[in-house]
Amino acid sequence: MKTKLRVAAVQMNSSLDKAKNLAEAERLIRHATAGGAELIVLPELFNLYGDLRQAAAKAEPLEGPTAQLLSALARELAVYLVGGSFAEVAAGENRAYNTSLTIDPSGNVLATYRKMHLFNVDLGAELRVCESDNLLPGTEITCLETDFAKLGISICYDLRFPELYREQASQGVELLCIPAAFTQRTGRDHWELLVRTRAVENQCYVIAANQVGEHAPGSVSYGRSLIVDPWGKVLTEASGERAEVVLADLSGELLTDIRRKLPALKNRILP
Ligand SMILES: NC(=O)CC(=O)C(=O)O
Repeated sequence: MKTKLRVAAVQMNSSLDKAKNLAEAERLIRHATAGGAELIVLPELFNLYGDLRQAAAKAEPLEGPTAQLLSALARELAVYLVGGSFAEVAAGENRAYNTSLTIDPSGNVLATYRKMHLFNVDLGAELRVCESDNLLPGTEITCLETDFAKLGISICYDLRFPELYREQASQGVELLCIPAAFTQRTGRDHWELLVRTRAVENQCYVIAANQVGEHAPGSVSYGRSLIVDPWGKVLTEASGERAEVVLADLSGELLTDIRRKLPALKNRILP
């Protein structure tokens, strides 16, 4: 991993208005680069959030307007973008993939990840979600090399499945990028706990960019986007109130030092 790297988590309050969400994403990406970010992570379904039926109905192809905007911004600003996610058209299906593109500073797509674990939960009147009604699961684990670190991409509910991250760590990942729309109801008890746990158990940096606030009636996200170091220390945390950008400086030396002094990844016995 590169010695020093400034990264950003973009927290958004996306709505059902796609044009407005794209304009807001652009504003926040420009703000992050003005702060010196070299890698920027957006939240899950940043271009339209609050009603999965509408998101699926307005799904885009891989080279659609959302991807084109991300690519143009990455090129113009010369940054790496983990472009949150958007609903991607799936041929012959009325459901969509929940897809994250990672784009390099030349505007090229380096990786495409489709959310593997779909959030199907019933917590009674407080929270009922069945993503499978409108979304299709992906099947591929995604790790990629960049100039500065090896990245692992995942999305939101994936956070609850440690085997995914253990596989990414086994493939040499150093920085976990996690776009999310973690709910208010579950987030207050589980968000920080899960993000920090994934960092500690895999000795990785984590950038977890969340949605925040009310998106549509009954759809509320927890916010508190986090950047965590491989010791599990929170380097920066956003509020639970508003759209904002948080920045942190990552150190390749710290990651190497932690892995050398406490070689838990090497000390594994079970497969
Ligand atoms: N929204 C999600 O995909 C996941 C979530 O909110 C949770 O796991 O809790």
